[in-house]
Amino acid sequence: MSFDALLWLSFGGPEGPEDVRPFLENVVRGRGVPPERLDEVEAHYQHFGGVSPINRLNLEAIDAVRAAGLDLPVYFGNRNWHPMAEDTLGKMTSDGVRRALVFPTSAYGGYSACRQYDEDILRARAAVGDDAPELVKLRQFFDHPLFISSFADAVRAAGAELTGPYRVVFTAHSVPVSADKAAGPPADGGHLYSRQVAEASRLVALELGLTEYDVVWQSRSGPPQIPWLAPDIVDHIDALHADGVRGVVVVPIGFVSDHLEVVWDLDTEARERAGELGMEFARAATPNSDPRFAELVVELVREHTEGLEPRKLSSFTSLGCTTDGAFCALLCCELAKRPVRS
Ligand SMILES: CC1=C(CCC(=O)O)c2cc3nc(cc4[nH]c(cc5[nH]c(cc1n2)c(C)c5CCC(=O)O)c(CCC(=O)O)c4C)C(CCC(=O)O)=C3C
Ligand SMILES: [Fe+2]
Repeated sequence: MSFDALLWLSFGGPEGPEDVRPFLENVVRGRGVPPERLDEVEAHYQHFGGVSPINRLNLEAIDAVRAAGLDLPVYFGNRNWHPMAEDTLGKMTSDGVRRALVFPTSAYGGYSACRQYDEDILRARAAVGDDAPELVKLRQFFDHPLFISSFADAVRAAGAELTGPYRVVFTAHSVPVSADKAAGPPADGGHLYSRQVAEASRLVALELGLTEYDVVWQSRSGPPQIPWLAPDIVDHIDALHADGVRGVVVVPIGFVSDHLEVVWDLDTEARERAGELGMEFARAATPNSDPRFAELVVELVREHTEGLEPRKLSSFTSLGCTTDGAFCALLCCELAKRPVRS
């Protein structure tokens, strides 16, 4: 069966100082994030004039995908900020789209990185009603050779900025330990998100011939008493320094673009900590700005429409390909009871 369009589905980010609070309220609705944490994160956004680079970066990536020869019209919609996925889907419907592929801007499984994009699809289709197009989401791509080689080259380039030896440290967005445990089909033993992050990091390290590297976490949210994946990147820089390491290359393997969690948590906080300790610091670029990322998207589309063999560097399953927001497998990435705030 053929498709009429591609929906580029992302997180969204504020475009000015007044957008920041309502954007954050959208992100954390019903998730038990304490107001103190929200104030802190609001300050990070306001530090950059209330503008996240994420929307601009998505539009640039979409232009690159068009230039790479995708023969479908591309639409852009977000979970948390304008253009909202439901508004975009309304436009697609009135343009006559009946069946669309969806590219989610996340390479991994897990609730936040995969299942929540299915929930966005469910919400958008419900908002549009009976005429909503069928939406088929593309698979997870954490071990795609174009994703891995893009990061490997970015690590080489970042390393070349430093004068001495350095440690390579991969980082991804932390999630609650309970969410990671629930990631993937229950029969597979859970922890799909952290296992895929570890695997992508291993594949990049392998391409670089590295024997030593670390995988750590960043951007922890939620109440302090709830355990999240650790160690945090900033604490880890302290630990490396105590071990005598004098240079670090930080690799945001968990993200596809240099959005605010990268430019604040890594380029600002982690870099500052390394500076205080007298360590050399460089941060590897994310794939968004690399032409291989556009190629990757075009390839995922062709893989699906032409039934090509998936290109994968690991034997891990790549789930996430769903129709109309269905679960990948029974209870895949279903969160245990979450603390709910009204
Ligand atoms: C796994 C994961 C990814 C990677 C997968 C993917 O890329 O989709 C990701 C991406 C992103 N996270 C982002 C921003 C935020 N995430 C938050 C909060 C949270 N993230 C979580 C997880 C993830 N998040 C979780 C478990 C929470 C707790 C609340 C909840 O359970 O939902 C909050 C609330 C404030 C706070 O940090 O407490 C903000 C502002 C931005 C946009 C940056 C920009 O604006 O440029 C992006 C791309
Ligand atoms: Fe997040």
